[in-house]
Amino acid sequence: MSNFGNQIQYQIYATMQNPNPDRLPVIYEEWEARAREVLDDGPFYYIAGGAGGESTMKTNLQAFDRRKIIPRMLNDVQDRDLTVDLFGKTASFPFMLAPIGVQSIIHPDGELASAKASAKLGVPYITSSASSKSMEEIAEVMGDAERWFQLYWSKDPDVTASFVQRAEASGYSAIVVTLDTPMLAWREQDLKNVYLPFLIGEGVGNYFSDPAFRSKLSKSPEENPTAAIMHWAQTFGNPGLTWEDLSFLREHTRLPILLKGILHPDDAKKAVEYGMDGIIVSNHGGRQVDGAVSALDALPRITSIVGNQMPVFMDSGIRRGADVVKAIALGAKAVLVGRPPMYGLAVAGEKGVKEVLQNMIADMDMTMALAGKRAVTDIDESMLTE
Ligand SMILES: Cc1cc2nc3c(=O)[nH]c(=O)nc-3n(C[C@H](O)[C@H](O)[C@H](O)COP(=O)(O)O)c2cc1C
Ligand SMILES: O=C(O)C(=O)c1ccccc1
Repeated sequence: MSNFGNQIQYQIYATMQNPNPDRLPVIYEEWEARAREVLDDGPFYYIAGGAGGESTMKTNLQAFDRRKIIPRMLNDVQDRDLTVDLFGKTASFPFMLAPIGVQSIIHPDGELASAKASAKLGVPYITSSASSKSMEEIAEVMGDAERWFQLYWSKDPDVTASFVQRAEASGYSAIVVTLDTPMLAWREQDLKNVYLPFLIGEGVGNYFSDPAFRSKLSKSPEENPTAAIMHWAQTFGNPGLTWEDLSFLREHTRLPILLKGILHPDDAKKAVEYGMDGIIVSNHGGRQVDGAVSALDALPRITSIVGNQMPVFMDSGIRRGADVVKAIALGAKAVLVGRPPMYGLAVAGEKGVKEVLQNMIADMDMTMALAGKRAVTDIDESMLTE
């Protein structure tokens, strides 16, 4: 039981007598604006941009805005409980860091900074297949803090199997298979800027360190990086995958498997039928199918079909505490946050990620309390207008 929000708020106001001229932002839009100042066009728009005309990216935010909370009074919200159960373990908050690749383009410390910040706060971290550091290096800085591994299912089954085994060996406790990115979408900003980080050897840390990947090259990535990158580009995505292929993963890991990028209720039903352990309702932050439904609008239909057969998580458009409350009210067990901590990373490295997350949790805790709920597990659809 805690008062996380009040404590953070108090700490901030307590600096009133002693203002810090280098204070970090509090407002999401200000973090984004500060990130814009420190990053070049290529990296900034790689993070901030979406697919096509960015209609889905905008819809993600509008869907949150459309739904309104109806606060309840006199419910004793003094001591609150933000914990949630994640596959039998208790997480302190209903938050996770969304898998984000190529963080070296955001800050020189890359994933090591964001993973450390998450570990210190007790927010589970999801390491991307496309991270700039290897999954083992990231695991090492996290100690025994909770971490999951996000799999981009390679065209080369040996690499896929090797990734999953390495994740298991280095202490990751779930596999998140991202299904919405068998290829990168038409991203107008990146095409305009002629910017693709992989082609300059960023975001390939897991591949270049992988024995199965290396065994397919005639020269090592150190001797011939260009050939290694070409091989990566040819094998990274796997548009030929079908539901039947999921059994391959099951044979190679005992960890829970979650499918990320589910938007249709029938696909959620299939995830249950094919024995998956969870799903993440997501449109990849509006970065894949421009014109796709917002993740929040897709969520209630999915949670009503899935019921309690598996946990349903969501991401795409979480910017503030109220967004988290709304997603949980529509049936999400917890949410993943993508861009907000990455702007924190750009502005202030590990400290920035920690600040963004901590403020978002505080905001969420206080919104929950002020709306009349004492525990995350008490949040339900009756809190919302539609
Ligand atoms: C720069 C960037 C890189 C990303 N890389 C990955 C990735 O490697 N794997 C993945 O599953 N999702 C990736 N995503 C998608 C996020 O996991 C998440 O779905 C999305 O950012 C959520 O939307 P939000 O940014 O609005 O919170 C990436 C997103 C961004 C912004
Ligand atoms: O940019 C992305 O959204 C993404 O998912 C990705 C895909 C491949 C490598 C790195 C990130």
